[in-house]
Amino acid sequence: MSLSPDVSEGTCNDGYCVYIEPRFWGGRGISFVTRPQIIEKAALEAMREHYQQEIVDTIASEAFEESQIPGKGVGLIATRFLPKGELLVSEPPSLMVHLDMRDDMPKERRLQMQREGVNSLPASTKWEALGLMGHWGGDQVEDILDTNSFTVTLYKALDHHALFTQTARLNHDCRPNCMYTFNPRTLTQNVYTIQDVHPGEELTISYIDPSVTFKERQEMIQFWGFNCSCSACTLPAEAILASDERVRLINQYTSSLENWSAENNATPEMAKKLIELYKEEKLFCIIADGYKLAAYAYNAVRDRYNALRMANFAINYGLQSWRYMGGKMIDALQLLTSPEDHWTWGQRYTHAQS
Ligand SMILES: C[S@@+](CC[C@H](N)C(=O)[O-])C[C@H]1O[C@@H](n2cnc3c(N)ncnc32)[C@H](O)[C@@H]1O
Repeated sequence: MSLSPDVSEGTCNDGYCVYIEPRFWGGRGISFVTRPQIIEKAALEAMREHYQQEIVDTIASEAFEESQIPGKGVGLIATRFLPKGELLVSEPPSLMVHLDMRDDMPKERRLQMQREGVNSLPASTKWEALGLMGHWGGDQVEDILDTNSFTVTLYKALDHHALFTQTARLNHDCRPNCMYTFNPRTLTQNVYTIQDVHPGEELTISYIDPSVTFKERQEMIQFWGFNCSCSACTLPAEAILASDERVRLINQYTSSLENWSAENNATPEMAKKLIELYKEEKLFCIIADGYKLAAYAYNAVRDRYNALRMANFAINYGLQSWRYMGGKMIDALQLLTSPEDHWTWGQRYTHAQS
């Protein structure tokens, strides 16, 4: 394979190789442990684009600082008022590791290649990565990956672990105030606030799908190996019951609003309640889904004005969320551009409404 002059190939085993580009992103460097064809098809172009580029410090570091958070280790605290939609971090991964390696090769060989990937990074990036928290013990690089990495799509759905050294310091909250998106074309992850954040508040993201009950969330978070001490999971028992009921209703209304069969009687009123529930539950990280359904529900009864309002909110919230990258965003934009041409127009319109 012809690599760019600065990408070097390290050890290869069982169809996977270590690749290092030390000049990527103004000298931060990047390492891959992946399949050769993925480097060729998905990563080389992004690496070339950022190869000689002078990268200004895109981390709005005056906006937050690291601090010890009781029961959670290090976390990030806002140092000034951060309005909804503020870009906090825009960073590339230091290390990307193909997930299939866990099945495709003996563990010790994989661990050795992962260590080679980190050790080949420029010194400051390497020490930044090795300074991250490890939660499980055992091999240091594997532990850091398992504690901090994001599962991202580089070539095919959810195919790599990616280690972002700034984003890794964000603790989990089931009702987070930040969201992130990963762009495989530019190899960057952006983190945005999804609600106004005041100085002294902790910045958080959700590591799990938060639209489930307290008990289900505890089970999911066990995958990450800790007991969640977030704002929603430390509420008094009665408040947790009330929250679970709101979550149950959100899921019930969502299924109903997503059902387009003739006998279904979902209404804009239901969509309005859905949005209220998202707000009461502080589920701003997924409220875009609610606004999209509300836009559909209004459009379905030819209430053009409210359909446009809701689609606008869906896009506004969706811009900060990986869930809205691609199809969902395009669909909401189509509705916003021309409600009458959208597939939902008049779908639930009856003569009684005329
Ligand atoms: C990606 S790291 C986050 C940054 C980390 N606190 C540090 O010191 O670098 C994930 C680890 O942080 C801790 N953590 C994150 N969110 C937490 C939460 N809601 N409750 C308790 N511990 C949490 C857990 O130890 C978890 O394994």
